[in-house]
Amino acid sequence: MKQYLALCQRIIDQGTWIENERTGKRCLTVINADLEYDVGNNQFPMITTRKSFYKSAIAEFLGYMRGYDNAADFRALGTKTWDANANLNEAWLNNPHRKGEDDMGRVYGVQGRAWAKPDGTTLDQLKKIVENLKNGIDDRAEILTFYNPGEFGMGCLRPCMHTHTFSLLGDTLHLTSYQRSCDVPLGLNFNQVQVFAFLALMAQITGKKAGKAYHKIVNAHIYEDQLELMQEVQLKREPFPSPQLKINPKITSLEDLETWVTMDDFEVVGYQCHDAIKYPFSV
Ligand SMILES: Nc1nc(=O)c2c([nH]1)NC[C@@H]1CN(c3ccc(C(=O)N[C@@H](CCC(=O)O)C(=O)O)cc3)CN21
Ligand SMILES: O=c1ccn([C@H]2C[C@H](O)[C@@H](COP(=O)(O)O)O2)c(=O)[nH]1
Repeated sequence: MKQYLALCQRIIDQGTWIENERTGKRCLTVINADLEYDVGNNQFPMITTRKSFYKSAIAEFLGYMRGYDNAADFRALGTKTWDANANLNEAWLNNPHRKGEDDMGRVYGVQGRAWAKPDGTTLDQLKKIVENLKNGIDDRAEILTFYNPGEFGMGCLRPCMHTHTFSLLGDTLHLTSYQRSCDVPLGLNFNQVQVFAFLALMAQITGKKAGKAYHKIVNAHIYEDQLELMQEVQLKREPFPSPQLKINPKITSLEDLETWVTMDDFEVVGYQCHDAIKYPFSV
């Protein structure tokens, strides 16, 4: 939690104002942030200086692991995070590849589970990683990437947290996640939870011990209309100790994650937090 607040403070102290054409807003921006989460000791990085909503974050990531491409499927899992990007983004609404209401196009999970190969077949990146790790194999390229520049024009948004690399040291599994762009007040709350939960879930379904998750961010920003709330409200609060994430131990395979898992299989224990803060969301 301290590393999150330190990053917010660094953006305020050292950030540069950058115009963002897509949203029409200015962002106070720094380049390069390294965050680290202790998944092995279950130090769940849920933000405590405001009320956070971990279930939407996990639902969103589970949707990626399932290869979803439709905001309605995400809603059914328990998150509305894709509604705006699927249905309100002007450029996407006019894109001939959009298949209708709620379609997100070839983003995130589609690339992760069904990367289009030149021969017309698809490649399941996640399945290969799970199979290798289960068999104790780390080929030094256990990489899941959602970043497919050739298909950016076929999706509503380029992926932000775009690449996840797993590493096995003995029977301990580590994760390094890369993010190109980060809305620190809103998106990072979710992304921290997602990186942590992804490693915890992958360790559980491959029978490994969870180790550390390393979260590497390039462009970390606060939108101009979020700054006052961050500076005058959130940063004036004292953090509480980290809670713990409990995952149903009956989840033991990728198939379990694809078929019956719901948000009821996740629980947070010991979460103490300050009041909610409603940060503006930019589309
Ligand atoms: N500008 C922007 N920031 C983002 O963080 C972001 C995007 N766009 N577009 C794609 C996804 C969608 N994500 C989102 C979308 C909404 C919330 C949000 O509204 N969070 C609220 C309430 C969450 C809830 O009620 O479940 C929050 O207070 O955290 C967070 C992340 C992260 N991403
Ligand atoms: O997981 C996510 C997804 C999105 N974001 C934020 C980062 C930016 O503020 C916008 C995306 O805009 P781009 O112009 O494509 O960079 O969404 C996030 O923080 N986390």
